Amino acid sequence: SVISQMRPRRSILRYLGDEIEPPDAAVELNSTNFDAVLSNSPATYAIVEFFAHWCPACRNYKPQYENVARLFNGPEAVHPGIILMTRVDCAWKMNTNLCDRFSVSRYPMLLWGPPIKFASGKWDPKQEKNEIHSIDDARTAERLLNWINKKLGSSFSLEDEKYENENTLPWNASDPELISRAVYDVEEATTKAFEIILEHKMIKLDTRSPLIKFLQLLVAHHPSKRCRKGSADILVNFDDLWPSGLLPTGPHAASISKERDGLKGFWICGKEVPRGYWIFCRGSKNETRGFSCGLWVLLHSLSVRVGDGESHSAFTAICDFIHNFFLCDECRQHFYEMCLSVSTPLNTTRDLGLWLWRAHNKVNERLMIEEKDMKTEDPRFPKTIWPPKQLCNQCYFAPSSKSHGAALLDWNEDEVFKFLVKYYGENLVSSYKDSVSDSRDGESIVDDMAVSTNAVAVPVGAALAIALASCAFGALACFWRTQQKNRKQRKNLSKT
Ligand SMILES: Cc1cc2nc3c(=O)[nH]c(=O)nc-3n(C[C@H](O)[C@H](O)[C@H](O)COP(=O)(O)OP(=O)(O)OC[C@H]3O[C@@H](n4cnc5c(N)ncnc54)[C@H](O)[C@@H]3O)c2cc1C
Repeated sequence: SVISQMRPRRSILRYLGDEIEPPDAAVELNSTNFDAVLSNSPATYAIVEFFAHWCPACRNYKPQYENVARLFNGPEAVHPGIILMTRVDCAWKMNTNLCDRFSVSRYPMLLWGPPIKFASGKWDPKQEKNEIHSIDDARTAERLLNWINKKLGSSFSLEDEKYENENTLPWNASDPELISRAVYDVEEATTKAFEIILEHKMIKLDTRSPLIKFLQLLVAHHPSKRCRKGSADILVNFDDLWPSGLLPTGPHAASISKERDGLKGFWICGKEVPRGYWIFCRGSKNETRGFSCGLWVLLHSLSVRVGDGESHSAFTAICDFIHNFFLCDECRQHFYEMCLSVSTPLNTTRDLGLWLWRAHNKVNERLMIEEKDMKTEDPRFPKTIWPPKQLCNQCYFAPSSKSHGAALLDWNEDEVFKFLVKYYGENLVSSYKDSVSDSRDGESIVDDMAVSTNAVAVPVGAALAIALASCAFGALACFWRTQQKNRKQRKNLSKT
């Protein structure tokens, strides 16, 4: 009861602003979330501090550790996506086995390594070959950061402020590694897009069908497995969440009931997303890049993943999604005009991939001038006709004197398409960590789709949506899987 009396006083003090404690930047983990958080992290490295809450030295060390963690963790991070800084309280009984797994012999004890190695691994000081290392000199924030700088060849400083030193960071547009981290931005953009749709109550009778079609495209071809699963989960429950009979029409959408206005436990790309920061799409100012960059990368990555037979329906799904759900008025109008100007069907993946690439370059071309005039460009990411030669030299035929605009450049479109397929296909997911442990219903949904014939078990609209998602986008895969499952069932039957 003494404790319960003290709590409110402390929170009042915090509330009054005398002692406002900022939230911890380091993420506290325990035995139940340790593996999932680390295996899902987009960061390249992780530090785990093992401590005990009763240990006075650990309490004194906390501000030092936090001083470094604020550089790398959370939405306000100065250098996000590089190091995930975490802590585990070994004094809690539930964490005993976890701390034993990492041979914790003193407090505080800091380990360094790739997040995935922590998630699946253990550490033993006697084991020679291990990608997890003990950080032996980290007694102050300066010393910990020195250790990190030596390890990474970096020059991070405790004085670094957000965006202040972006121009001095190494930046190499031809680095193929960069795109491999964009998959996390694609997850962020997908989640953000759906948050906006819900926030602005954009699901109405006339926008329902474009949304279902876009979700079908995501179920089959989103580059992130987490988002494929999350989209499938939403599709399966679409009729329950937004029954067509109860959806408002016209501009008075606000009358939609509060309960039905959220995803209620559905996470389109898993519980950890949105993370609150951008990696590939991070601008050098707060207001540049981010969501719209992530959305472009999502669209390109979808365009190279659809099969030839699906390309025109994917084109329509993309156009209708942008038209109905992208809240930037000018953007969606321009984009829709480009959609409407397509007079012959885009019959192949190549047609779709190249159309979207050309459309994006037309936007770049317009913005190159507009942003300069209005002084709204991101100085570190000026608009260019894309891809630049550093990224794809073979995309250009010969050195051309006609350098004013994409349409006039002498593109080798076969090479451009090859490049797009590699860049937004294989390269985009090359460092993706494929854990789906946070999906709502585990593994079952997508597997069930191909054989889901019981339309009574799911609402009719959702059953139709599932059938369309698995067959319209990925007809061959759907057919193959259905055959496989039927064959397996027949085999089992004949055995019994
Ligand atoms: C559908 C859509 C329409 C838009 N229309 C407008 C508009 O009309 N007016 C406006 O002010 N803003 C518009 N925007 C926003 C604008 O295009 C940029 O997204 C924003 O300015 C951020 O730019 P960025 O530097 O991050 O690069 P972005 O243009 O967002 O590009 C993201 C990444 O895609 C790659 N990329 C660039 N060009 C191409 C290409 N041709 N093909 C394939 N990949 C490429 C690059 O790696 C780049 O970093 C639109 C966005 C979208 C998604």
